[in-house]
Amino acid sequence: MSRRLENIDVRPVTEGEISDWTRALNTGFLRPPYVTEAEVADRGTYIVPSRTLGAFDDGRCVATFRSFAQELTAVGGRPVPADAISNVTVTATHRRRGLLTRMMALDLAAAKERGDVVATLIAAEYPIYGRYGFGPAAHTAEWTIDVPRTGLDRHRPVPDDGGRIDLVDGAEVRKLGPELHERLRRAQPGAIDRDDRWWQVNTGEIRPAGVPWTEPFYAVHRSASGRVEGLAAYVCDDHWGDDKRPLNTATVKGLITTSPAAERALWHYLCSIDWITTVKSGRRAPDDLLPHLLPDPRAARLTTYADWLWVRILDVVKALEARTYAATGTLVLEVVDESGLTGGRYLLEAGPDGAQCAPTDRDAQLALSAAELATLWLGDESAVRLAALGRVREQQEGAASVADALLRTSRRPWCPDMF
Ligand SMILES: CC(=O)SCCNC(=O)CCNC(=O)[C@H](O)C(C)(C)COP(=O)(O)OP(=O)(O)OC[C@H]1O[C@@H](n2cnc3c(N)ncnc32)[C@H](O)[C@@H]1OP(=O)(O)O
Repeated sequence: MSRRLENIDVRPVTEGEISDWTRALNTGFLRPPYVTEAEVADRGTYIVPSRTLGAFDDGRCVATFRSFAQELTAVGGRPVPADAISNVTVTATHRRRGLLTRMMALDLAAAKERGDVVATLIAAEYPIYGRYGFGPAAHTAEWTIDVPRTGLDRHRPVPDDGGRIDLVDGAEVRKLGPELHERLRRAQPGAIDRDDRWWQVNTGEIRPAGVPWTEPFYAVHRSASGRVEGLAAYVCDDHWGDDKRPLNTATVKGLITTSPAAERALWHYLCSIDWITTVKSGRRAPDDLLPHLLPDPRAARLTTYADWLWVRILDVVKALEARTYAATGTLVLEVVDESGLTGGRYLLEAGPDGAQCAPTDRDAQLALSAAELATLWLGDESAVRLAALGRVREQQEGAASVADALLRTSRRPWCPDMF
C-alpha cells in the first residue's frame, strides 16, 4: 500500500502474463485466488492481449480490464461497432487509487482511435461507470411464475396454430441457434452479437474452469411452415413437498424468439410441464410480453428490475446517424464530455428513415452530458423525465418534449446477454 501510484505500471499484458492476470481477476471477483493451466489455456484462445490491460505493482498483477469487438443494434436495426468492456477488477489492497480510471482512459482512447461508435458494459454496481461517460441504456426484468395460478390449460402444451415444439440436444442448438439469434438481434435494439464461443460455452461444449455446468433442456419452436422461431434453454430442480406433492422449479437460462407466436408457445410449454409449479423467467426485456401471455398476469411476480446494458457514446455524429427516429424533426444538442472524446454542439436532422448529424453553431436547445445522451440513445428513457431530475437542461422551452418525440421507441431496448 505504501508504493506510490505512479510506480504502478498500467499496460496491456503479454501472453506470458495471462496466468498472473487471471489470478488477479479471480481475486478481484472474490473467486478462489488461483489459476489452473486449463483456465489459462482456455483464456488464451479468446482474449486479445493488446486489449487486455493489467496494473502491475512490482511485477505482480493487481488490476484487470479487458475489451473486445462487439456489435450493438441501434434503433432501426443497424449494428454499430462497440468496444465491449469486461473483467474489470482492482485488487482490494489497491482500490480507490485511480487504477480503474487509468485503465478506462487507455481503453476508451484506443476505442475512439479504432473508430468504435460506442463502448458497452454490464455494471456490477450502479455508481462505478457514470463518471466515465456511461449511462444505463437498457434494463432487465425477471419474473417468477406461480404456475397453478396462471389459469393456463395444462392439457394443451403445444401451440394450436400448426406450430410445434421439440426438445433437442446441445449439438442441434449449435446448428440452429446462431441463425435464429442473428434474426433476433438484427431486429432488437440493445441486442449484441454472439460468437461461436458463446454457443459452445452455453451448450457445454466448452466448460470454463470454475463455472459449474448442468446440461439444460432445449426446446425449439417451429412455425407451421417449419421455420425455427424460438429457442428456450431451461434447467429443472427436483423438489417435492412432504405430502408427496411435486414442487419443482424450471429456471430459464435463455429464451429467444422472432415472433410473438413462438414467445407465447414457449412460455405456455414451460408452464405446462408436469411437476413444475414454479417457472423462473431468467433475464427478460423490461417490457416483456410474458405477464400478459398468462390468463392471470398476476401469476408472474416481478422479482428483479434493474439497469443492465450501459453505453458510452464515443462518436455523437455516428451514433445519432446510426439510428432511425419516431418522427421527422431537428434538434440542437450541447453535449458535454469532460474526457474530450465527443463533446460539442450538434444539429440532428432526424426522420423515420435515418438522420444527419453535424457540428453546428446554432443555439443549443438541449444541454446534456455524454452519459445522459447514452441513456436516451437506445430510446428507453424520457428527456422530459431527465429534465425534471435536473440531468438534462432545456435551453429552449419544450426541447425535452421534442427530444422524446424523436428518440423514444414504442418497445423498449433489450440486451439478452451478459458479457
Ligand atoms: C464491466 C465489469 O467488469 S463490472 C465489474 C466491476 N468490478 C467489481 O465490481 C469488482 C470489485 N470492485 C473493484 O474491483 C474496484 O472497486 C473497481 C474496479 C470497481 C474500482 O476500481 P478503483 O481502482 O478503486 O477505482 P478508481 O480508484 O479509479 O475510482 C475512481 C472513482 O470511482 C469511485 N468508485 C470506484 N468504484 C466504486 C464503487 N464500487 N462504488 C462507488 N464509487 C466507486 C471512487 O471512489 C473514485 O471516486 P473519486 O474520484 O471521487 O475518489
